[in-house]
Amino acid sequence: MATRNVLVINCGSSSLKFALISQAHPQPLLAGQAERLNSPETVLRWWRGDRIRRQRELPGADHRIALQALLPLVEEAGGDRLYGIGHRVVHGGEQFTQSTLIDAQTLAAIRATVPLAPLHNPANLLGIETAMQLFPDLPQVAVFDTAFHQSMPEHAYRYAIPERFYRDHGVRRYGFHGTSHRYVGQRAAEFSGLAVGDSCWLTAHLGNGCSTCAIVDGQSRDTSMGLTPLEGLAMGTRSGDVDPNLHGHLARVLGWSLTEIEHLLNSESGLLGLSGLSNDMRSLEQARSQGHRPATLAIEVFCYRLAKSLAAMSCALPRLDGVVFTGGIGENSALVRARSVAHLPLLGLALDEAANARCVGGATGAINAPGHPRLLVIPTNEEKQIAQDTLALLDAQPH
Ligand SMILES: Nc1ncnc2c1ncn2[C@@H]1O[C@H](COP(=O)(O)OP(=O)(O)O)[C@@H](O)[C@H]1O
Ligand SMILES: CC(=O)OP(=O)(O)O
Ligand SMILES: [Mg+2]
Repeated sequence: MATRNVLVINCGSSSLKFALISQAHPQPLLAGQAERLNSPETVLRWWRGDRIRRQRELPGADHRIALQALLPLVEEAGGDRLYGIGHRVVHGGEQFTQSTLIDAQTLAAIRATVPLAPLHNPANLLGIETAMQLFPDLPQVAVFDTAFHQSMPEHAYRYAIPERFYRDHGVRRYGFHGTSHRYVGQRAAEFSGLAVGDSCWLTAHLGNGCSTCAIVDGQSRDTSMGLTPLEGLAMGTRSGDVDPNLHGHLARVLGWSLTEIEHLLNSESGLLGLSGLSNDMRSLEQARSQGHRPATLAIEVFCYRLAKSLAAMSCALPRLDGVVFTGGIGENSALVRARSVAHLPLLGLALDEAANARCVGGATGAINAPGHPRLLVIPTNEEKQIAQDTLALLDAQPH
């Protein structure tokens, strides 16, 4: 069978990440991102199999211009064998329990979910519509962050508020980062010589957005994000859980509008808000090493909240086969792993410090002390999972 390549597109509010993935190669043929879209500083960065980074200024480019600028790169890297396009879609509501071929009905359903993910879904839609115009003959597939979590039991996904808000307005916990949790859960089982369908994991996806998940026999049973990607852990710029009365308190005491409060909690809080310095864990670790107290506190809050969330998620497991760290922070920060595991002796967790220090920069490995439950570092690869889903769906279509 001829090699089939899949273009993966992940449109964020201000960025467009992409990868050209071939069945025949372990590494992407092309990968990169356009950052700071719709600003004078827009820049397109990409690399091919040789890993040499290249970049091109694209001042003022929007998603469409960025996608157009990508076309020649994709063609050059193997776009002549393009089989389909896979899109990350953050919110799929209750309608999508798995990845789906995009047609008019799917598009309408994604559009109907915009009120539940105003920061993410409009950008995802823009990416799909632009790709449909630029590649009218190629099938397109939506891979939803929420789909993996549709297996949560009702006691995990319902909020303790009157039923009509769920029934009439879809107010429930959906969960996000499902593609990443699913991928690392499967990899954890493979790495440990266990069957995916008979293994129990706690996974921590720690990137700019952060969430934990309880996975039983390959299915999500609970996760820390909820109606929107604001619930749960402290994140780069998001507060995670706060007292729900904080909204009313800020409105009454400071006279703040909803827009101002949402901006505070989504964009000015988390690591950035606590440290007053940065949303980036690397910068905070450096500041901590120089004795910067707010940066030190931000890291402590991040780790304690992560540990609390993992302990809470353990309620969904019949047993624990291991804890998995992933995402930019999970894959690289030995400090965050050590500080959070230190809060969890009651789960029996203990680190091997040397293994923890070694497992950085994209390495896969076990970092637990001998005789203690597995602690694994597993690099996530949402693009690969999206490409696999796209290929599987397209192969299953009648030809
Ligand atoms: N070597 C490192 N040490 C500590 N944190 C790191 C390191 N490398 C990356 N990170 C952190 O990973 C986070 C970004 O994670 P990533 O998964 O790339 O984010 P995104 O959600 O945007 O894909 C940032 O906080 C960054 O500082
Ligand atoms: C859903 C979500 O939080 O996504 P990201 O981590 O890409 O912001
Ligand atoms: Mg990432």
